Amino acid sequence: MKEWDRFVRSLSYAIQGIVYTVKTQRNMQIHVAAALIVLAAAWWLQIPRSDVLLVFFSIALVIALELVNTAVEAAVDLASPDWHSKAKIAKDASAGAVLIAALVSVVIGVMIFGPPLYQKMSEWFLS
Ligand SMILES: Nc1ncnc2c1ncn2[C@@H]1O[C@H](COP(=O)(O)OP(=O)(O)OP(=O)(O)O)[C@@H](O)[C@H]1O
Repeated sequence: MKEWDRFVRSLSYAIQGIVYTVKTQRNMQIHVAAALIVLAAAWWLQIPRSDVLLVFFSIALVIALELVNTAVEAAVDLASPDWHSKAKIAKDASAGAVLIAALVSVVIGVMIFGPPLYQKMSEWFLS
């Protein structure tokens, strides 16, 4: 039972971290909004299951890295409230990780959604 309590407690801490990040980080709010729009589009365009998996993975990667970025920012602010070149490297590299994941997700999104979206648009304009 103790093990179970410990598991539930750590799950609750993890959820607190996610809730904090969604509430306070504008970029996270943008990622979550984009993820909801993309998932709705996947349903609307009837994207194949294997492609939806790739979309899920991209969303998870960006959101997970945004959480890590928030953790790095908080830890750096705690350790180095004053300007320091190492603090800058830590924050910039962490933000860079999110940027790379977001850019790759956009490329994946264009490759997956581009053709069916183009087809839908063509149907609309030709009908
Ligand atoms: N203590 C510091 N020492 C050196 N450079 C810093 C420090 N704090 C912030 N910076 C620089 O300022 C940039 C922005 O930092 P900031 O903490 O405002 O992050 P942010 O990306 O604006 O996130 P948020 O607005 O969510 O806090 C960092 O990427 C870094 O280049």
